[in-house]
Amino acid sequence: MNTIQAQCIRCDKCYPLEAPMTYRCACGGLLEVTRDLRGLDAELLKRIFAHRRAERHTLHASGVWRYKELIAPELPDDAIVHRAEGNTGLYASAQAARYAGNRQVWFKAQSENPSGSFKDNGMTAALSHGRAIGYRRFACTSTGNTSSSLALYAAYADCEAVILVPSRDVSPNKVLQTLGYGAQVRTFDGNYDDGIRYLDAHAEEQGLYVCNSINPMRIEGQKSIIFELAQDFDWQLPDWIVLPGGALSNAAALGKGLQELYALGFIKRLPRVAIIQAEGASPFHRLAAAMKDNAARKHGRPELVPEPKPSTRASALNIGNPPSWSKALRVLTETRGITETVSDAAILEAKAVIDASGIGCEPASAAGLAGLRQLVEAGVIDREETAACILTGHMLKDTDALQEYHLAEKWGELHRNGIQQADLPME
Ligand SMILES: Cc1ncc(COP(=O)(O)O)c(C=O)c1O
Ligand SMILES: N[C@@H](CCOP(=O)(O)O)C(=O)O
Repeated sequence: MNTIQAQCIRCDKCYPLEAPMTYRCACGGLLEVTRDLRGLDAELLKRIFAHRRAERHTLHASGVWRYKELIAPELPDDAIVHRAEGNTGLYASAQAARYAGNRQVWFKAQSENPSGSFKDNGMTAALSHGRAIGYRRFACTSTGNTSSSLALYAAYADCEAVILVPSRDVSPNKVLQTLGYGAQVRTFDGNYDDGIRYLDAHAEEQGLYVCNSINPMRIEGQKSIIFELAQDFDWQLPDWIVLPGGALSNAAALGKGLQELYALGFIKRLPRVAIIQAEGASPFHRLAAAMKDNAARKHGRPELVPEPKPSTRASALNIGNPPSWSKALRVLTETRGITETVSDAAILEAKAVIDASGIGCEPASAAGLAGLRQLVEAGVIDREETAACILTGHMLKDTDALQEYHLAEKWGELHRNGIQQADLPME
């Protein structure tokens, strides 16, 4: 296999992605896979992607590997661990459009992935790359979705998964899913940010290949979400792409994917990106707001100030020090993007709308629609503009949230979910 190269986004230094794997530059900057896309023929690739989309049961039936030329052409086909990930539904929702107040809202349901979240798009690429360069032990820290995804792919490839999960504020369903796939789960007193710090310091000595989003190969796989979305729309994306922001992997990945589609001529216009954070875990929104005020610019290079005690009911967003913030900042600049924060109450209300529209999602995913509604109300997004929201995780990922919303108040009132007392003649 030809070695894949990654470049520091801060100082441009290049690194080969070989064992022992490098995730950060010596200067502390994040790495990004760079390749020369010149010479690729967008029209020819469009025809190839259309053809592959119709295939079944092959590598190219995957909604990630259909785009292999743009993801990891160096990986031999037989080194790729895939589960037909991607190929998720795109749904227009009249309920969501009414709720948000704009003309048209679509949901891209990454919840339909094999492990039930968007992480699978990136995980197939990270795990396949790690295995191809000789690793058999894989690790991540997680609020539950990255862990479920890694556990699934590691099990499928007959490899070991070592998972660090905070002992509080994660959904039990996700931890059970991770255990179910046979991963070793180590809980710790702390949050996602502490887990990343631990892996930064100890992964190499333990021979672990890290599958969190600090790994540039995760991002390469994950950018396929925007490739598939663009193909769903016949290469003409809506005005806005709206996504929840936690570790900011999706912002980084989708932003990189958009840039590549634009540079190659697949799309003629870049949509704007809106990144929505939960109020209790919104360090990136604060940075973006400070940049708008110019306050951060005056003090030289912008730096994210971590939130020491992130706290939100949308447990997947419980992240105070998002590793990919500098990549996400670039995406805001490149797409005239914006950020917004939403309360937990707004997230749960929007989730109820998405659930009741027949699509469903976990709380974190609903931050997108909640944010869209606020931005339309504030006039930042025009009512005539269209939006695609990325639904990041499945409704059954957090059944406690369903229970709290629908059953917790007073079961006797049975009001929210419309359960009605009926005296049916039971024979
Ligand atoms: C369901 C879900 N939605 C949203 C997010 C946030 O995405 P990102 O970390 O890429 O910003 C996560 C976790 O990362 C998640 O698990
Ligand atoms: N919500 C995420 C947080 C981990 O983010 P990652 O992008 O670094 O893997 C999770 O599911 O764990």
